[in-house]
Amino acid sequence: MGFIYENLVRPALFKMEPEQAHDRGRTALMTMGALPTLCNLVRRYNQVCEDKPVKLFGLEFPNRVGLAAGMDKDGEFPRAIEALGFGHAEVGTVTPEGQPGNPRPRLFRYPEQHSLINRMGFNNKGAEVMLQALSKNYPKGKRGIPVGVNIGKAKTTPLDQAVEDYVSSFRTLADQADYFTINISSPNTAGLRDLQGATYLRELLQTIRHENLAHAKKLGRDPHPLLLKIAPDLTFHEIDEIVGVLLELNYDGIIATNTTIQRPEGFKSKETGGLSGGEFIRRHSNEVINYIYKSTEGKLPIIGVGGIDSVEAAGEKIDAGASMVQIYTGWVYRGPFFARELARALKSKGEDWI
Ligand SMILES: Cc1cc2nc3c(=O)[nH]c(=O)nc-3n(C[C@H](O)[C@H](O)[C@H](O)COP(=O)(O)O)c2cc1C
Repeated sequence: MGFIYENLVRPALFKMEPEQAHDRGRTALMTMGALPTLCNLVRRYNQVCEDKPVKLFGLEFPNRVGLAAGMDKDGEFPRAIEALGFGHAEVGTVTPEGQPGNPRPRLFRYPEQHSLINRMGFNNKGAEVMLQALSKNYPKGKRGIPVGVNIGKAKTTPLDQAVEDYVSSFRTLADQADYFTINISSPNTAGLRDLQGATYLRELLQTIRHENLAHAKKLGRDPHPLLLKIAPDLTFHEIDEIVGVLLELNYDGIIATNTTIQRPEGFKSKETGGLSGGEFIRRHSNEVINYIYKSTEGKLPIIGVGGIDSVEAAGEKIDAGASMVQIYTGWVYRGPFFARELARALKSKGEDWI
């Protein structure tokens, strides 16, 4: 199957302008996701369940491979993602209201490095639309895999009001999210990464935590697991500060990492945005994962993401200290059955890592 994708489907897709090809892929996934019978059939072939579900932050995941945020920005096709063998889907980044993102072109591919650069800028239809999509197509309580909702700040919201955006999306989507990811690490929304600095971070994370606890109390339920997604471009000192706040506020985990604004030596393209996929980001995200794992003595669960384009690369993330992994760019290059391949491989090696 991978052979057919890499030799027939991918060349045809890669003849198209990158975002157009992305849109085609998304349309196919949406179409599939809207057909539960088809999804059930496809799932029978692809589903990978570990002998015991992976238990992390109070949730159960059938396997260790998730879809990273940014592919399903509006929560339109998590059922298709489940059918293709993923163990969880992270949807978003979503903002309270819809926004168009940056002008096109804003997605660029570098096949030799298995990389992409994007400066999408959180194009999405808004939290209310995501709520409708999830409630209708893949409602909580009737899911085969957990769905995480990744929330961010709108382009026009000033930094000192950013917290209101996060709280607003949290409120709108609380009934449909299995966990929330606070995204303060995308490089394409001006100022967003400043939220990683101590000045804003504590207040932001504290406010969301209070909201989460109050919401849970009101409904008599457990609070949602809360995760923070960080950039690979932080210094170890900055990581220490962030991790300190997460531990202090009892956050459930960290997603490391988002795309990088750095470039490998000799990289020819001058396009701005976040680089994903390939060896360069893989190395950076592995360093971040390993640093967090060691400095917290494994106390903070880590989802490892960045540059996974092979079974070995996924294994490196687990060896570095991640409990689960997510993929995006590797999936674009390796095709729809790549998640299944990784999940199977991690399952078969699993015993060593538990
Ligand atoms: C086109 C594109 C859009 C993305 N959009 C988002 C996003 O909206 N929110 C987010 O947290 N990460 C986003 N990401 C980052 C990915 O989730 C992931 O962290 C990053 O690409 C590194 O993983 P990879 O090398 O497997 O792609 C995006 C990545 C790409 C390539």
